[in-house]
Amino acid sequence: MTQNKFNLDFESFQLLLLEMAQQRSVDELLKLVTSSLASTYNVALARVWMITPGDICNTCNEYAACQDKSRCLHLMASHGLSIDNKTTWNTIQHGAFRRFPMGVRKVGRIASSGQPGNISAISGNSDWIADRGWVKKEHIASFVGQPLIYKGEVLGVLAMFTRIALDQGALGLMRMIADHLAYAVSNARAFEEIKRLKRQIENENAYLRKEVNIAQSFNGIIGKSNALHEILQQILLVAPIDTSVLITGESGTGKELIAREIHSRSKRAGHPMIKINCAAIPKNLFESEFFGHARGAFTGAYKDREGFFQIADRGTLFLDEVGEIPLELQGKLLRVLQEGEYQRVGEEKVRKVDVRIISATNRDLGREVTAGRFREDLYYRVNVFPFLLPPLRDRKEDIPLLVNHFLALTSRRLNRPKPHLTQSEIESLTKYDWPGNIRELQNVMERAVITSHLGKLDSGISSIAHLTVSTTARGVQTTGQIDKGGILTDAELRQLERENMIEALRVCNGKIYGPRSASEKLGIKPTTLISRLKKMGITLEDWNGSN
Ligand SMILES: Nc1ncnc2c1ncn2[C@@H]1O[C@H](COP(=O)(O)OP(=O)(O)OP(=O)(O)O)[C@@H](O)[C@H]1O
Repeated sequence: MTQNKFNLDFESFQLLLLEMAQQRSVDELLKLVTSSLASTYNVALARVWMITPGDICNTCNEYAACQDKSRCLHLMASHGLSIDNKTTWNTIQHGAFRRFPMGVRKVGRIASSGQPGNISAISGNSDWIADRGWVKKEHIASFVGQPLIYKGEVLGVLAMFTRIALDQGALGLMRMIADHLAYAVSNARAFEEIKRLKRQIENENAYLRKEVNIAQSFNGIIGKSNALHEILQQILLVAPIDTSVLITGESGTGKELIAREIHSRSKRAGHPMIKINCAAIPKNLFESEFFGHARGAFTGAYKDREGFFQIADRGTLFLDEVGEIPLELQGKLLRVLQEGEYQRVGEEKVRKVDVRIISATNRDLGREVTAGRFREDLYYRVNVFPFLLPPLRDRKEDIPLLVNHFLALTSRRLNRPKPHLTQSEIESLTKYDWPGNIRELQNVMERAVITSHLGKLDSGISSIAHLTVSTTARGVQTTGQIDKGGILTDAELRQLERENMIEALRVCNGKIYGPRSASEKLGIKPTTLISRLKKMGITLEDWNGSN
């Protein structure tokens, strides 16, 4: 083997090109090239600089010389060994030459011109040498620098210092390596980009899957607003733990719906959730309703009676309008919540109970405490985990979804075609402030389905549009002033539902379960149909008779 030649034999050269083609990481690729060249006999140092945005301009040695701070040459790979075998030059982190401005010094000039820079007799070209001491000490005889060009664009510079003078053959080899390297770099970059996009898509998919899962698993709770999304997340958080929950929100914002969702996701789901409307209980009956009474405890107490607490044992008690509980009872309620014990009215015996409390209020319960109408200790007890449901006017992006949901739901229930709303109707509905919140929207959509059947579609909807305009014009909130045109009374609505069910039974010949049954036609569960038939007092004669 000749020692005065650049000794990259054909086999090693071929192997290097093959390995380069297989690399999918730019870093690994550049390391492969510089380490292979540096391990070749007579090569002192091999380096690659790539053009990327300027990063360390403030501390860069070449700051003053740099014209274009938006980009420069970054040292990306370096391999070399000193002549005494004691020092390697494999780091890219430090050193005076880790950045070159475009057009500055030999590496910068190669990059800006796109032309190779070969100095085979280095001593006669002293202006090309930055560190003469190093060149002398390391017996450097030649420098070769090749631009890395891909599709006409200079990507960087491959350079090599050798301890022998380079001949044309060696320069030709370097040219081929550089060309091949430029292609391999662009391939590796494409692979890295694909990998990055794949990772990004995977992350996005994981995120969307999570969102879809949440949306699907909350299929009765409609909406896409951030506010609702946060509430759904909180439900997931609080449902499995047994803490008391206080849901605050205006009437019709979905407090009961949220309470039911929390219960159904809790470990108590196999037991009942008992809803108590505290506003509907006469003051003198609270205690007996809550805790039950013994026979003879008061006039009219003809037999023992269990209270809501007992019925809800191991389940959940939903205290709707919790602020309405009289002060006298609040202390007793606190005792059950703290100790899990209570007594029936007119009975000494202390009973144990295990109940989770979910309360709801449309008042500011904190203010009720300040006003002395609600016990502070009870407040803290029921308000361990607060939910604040925003009114519908503060989450308007949910309105179109809710409109669509209730139209579909009611059309299915009444077996009517789903009315189509125009864009401007949907816009009007979205502009409207919905003082009655989701319940009001639900009612208006039910009416829209019915009036559409009566050939008077959109009378309810247009009145909302009208209402929106008049509300805005007057700058005040108008509640429930929808005109009567096309709107059914509650009794008319029930009658229509009744007729619809009878019609479904008649068409299906009284079949309630399975394919082509009335429940299938109505889009409800057979058990729901049976309970509605019972509730409405619909019998066999009704649908037979109407035949
Ligand atoms: N996000 C929602 N998606 C679908 N339906 C909803 C949603 N929120 C509420 N609803 C429906 O709106 C109606 C009113 O909701 P709910 O009874 O839970 O309100 P509330 O705040 O408890 O009212 P109130 O304070 O008057 O008792 C119900 O029929 C409920 O199913």
